[in-house]
Amino acid sequence: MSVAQSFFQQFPSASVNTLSSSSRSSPSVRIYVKFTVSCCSLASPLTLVNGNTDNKAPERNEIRLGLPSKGRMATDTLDLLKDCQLSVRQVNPRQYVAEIPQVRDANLSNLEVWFQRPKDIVRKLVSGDLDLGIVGLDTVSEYGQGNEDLILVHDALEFGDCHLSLAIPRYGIFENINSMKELADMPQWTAEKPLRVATGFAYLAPKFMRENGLKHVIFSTADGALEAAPAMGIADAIVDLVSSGTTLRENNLKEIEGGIILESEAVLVASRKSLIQRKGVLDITHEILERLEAHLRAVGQFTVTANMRGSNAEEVAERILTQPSLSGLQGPTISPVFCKRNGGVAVDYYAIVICVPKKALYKSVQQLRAIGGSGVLISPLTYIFDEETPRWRELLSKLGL
Ligand SMILES: Nc1ncnc2c1ncn2[C@@H]1O[C@H](COP(=O)(O)OP(=O)(O)OP(=O)(O)O)[C@@H](O)[C@H]1O
Ligand SMILES: O=P(O)(O)OC[C@H]1O[C@H](OP(=O)(O)OP(=O)(O)O)[C@H](O)[C@@H]1O
Ligand SMILES: [Mg+2]
Repeated sequence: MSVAQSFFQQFPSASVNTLSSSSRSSPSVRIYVKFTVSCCSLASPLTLVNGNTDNKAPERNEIRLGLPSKGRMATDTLDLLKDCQLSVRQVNPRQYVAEIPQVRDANLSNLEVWFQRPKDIVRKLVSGDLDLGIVGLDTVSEYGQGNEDLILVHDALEFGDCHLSLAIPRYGIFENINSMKELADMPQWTAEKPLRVATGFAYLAPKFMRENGLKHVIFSTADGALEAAPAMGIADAIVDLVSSGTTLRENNLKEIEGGIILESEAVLVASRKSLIQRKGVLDITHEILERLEAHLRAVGQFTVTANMRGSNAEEVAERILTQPSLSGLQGPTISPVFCKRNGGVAVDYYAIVICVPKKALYKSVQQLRAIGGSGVLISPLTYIFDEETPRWRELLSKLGL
């Protein structure tokens, strides 16, 4: 009897799966523990919930926005809010409630910021202890588990980009395996010797494997450095987040065709119940969404102004519109430049204003010069407010409003 088996004998309903690796590449013995304890030594059964223990929406007047308290999303989230004139004031990093001073007297005066771990933000949205949150889509998908109360208000906040992916070793029996289909078709995986996958995504990873027809799979978990698991002989494959791909490469692992489970970036997520039932949440969400959209639309855009000789505004407009990079958001704004002449005023030049994406900036300048533009001024844009944001309309329709 193994050490693990004798240890788990103490628990009547725990099951232990011991897999000998004698027929595997590594000579060490690996133990897999499927541990389910349905009763324990406490007098009454213990129920753990994350968030409030009632089933009712908690009574409160404040509207709560959950932000990541630590980890790689924390700073980027605060930076984004700052760029939207929503700077969060946290007196010290260990204080988990904060405020947004700029909005004290505005529409958002009722808004409280709570710092939480990303997974707890999702759990607390579900339990009704938070109304809004900013986290990665991977966290929403993993801990929200398709819960219909979670609504994506903004699905692309343009930071925290990564993807959740399955990766296998480049070497050994996987050397020539390059797709999920090839992995599923490998004869090695049987009920007795399943494919061993290490992951922190205990919901998404099994769902993905099932959807890909992999029947014989066993999962193990760890809190970090999962990429070491195959080389340590603990797992055959891993499911983890990838952004630059460096960690996979450095650990001799590869992604395979069809192995991407989810593309992720930061999102603004809300509780449907809060949006519908809690007074003020919908208005606050509208305002935050407008600010986010206006800022994100402006990122990477420049205002370009230039002077151009011409006989009238239409003639200048025609010349500008022959150039593909100069059409701006809705078309160029053209105004006459008045100068003194012979005791009166005359118009020889027109000032043009257009918005240009950062990547087309130099090409735009070249095109402007080619059609007679001079005195080209370039300044970054802070906000672009459109008439109405499409995401707001989408949100109302998701809510049936
Ligand atoms: N390369 C990456 N690895 C992990 N997460 C990433 C990566 N790139 C972007 N992210 C996003 O950041 C989130 C990770 O946040 P988390 O708070 O876990 O940060 P962390 O720095 O990994 O902290 P820890 O792992 O110590 O809890 C993910 O949920 C994901 O949305
Ligand atoms: O593709 P890359 O840019 O290499 O990033 C991917 C790695 O980053 C994350 O780990 P993290 O740095 O959060 O360390 P952890 O495993 O301790 O959480 C993730 O779990 C991967 O291991
Ligand atoms: Mg991490």
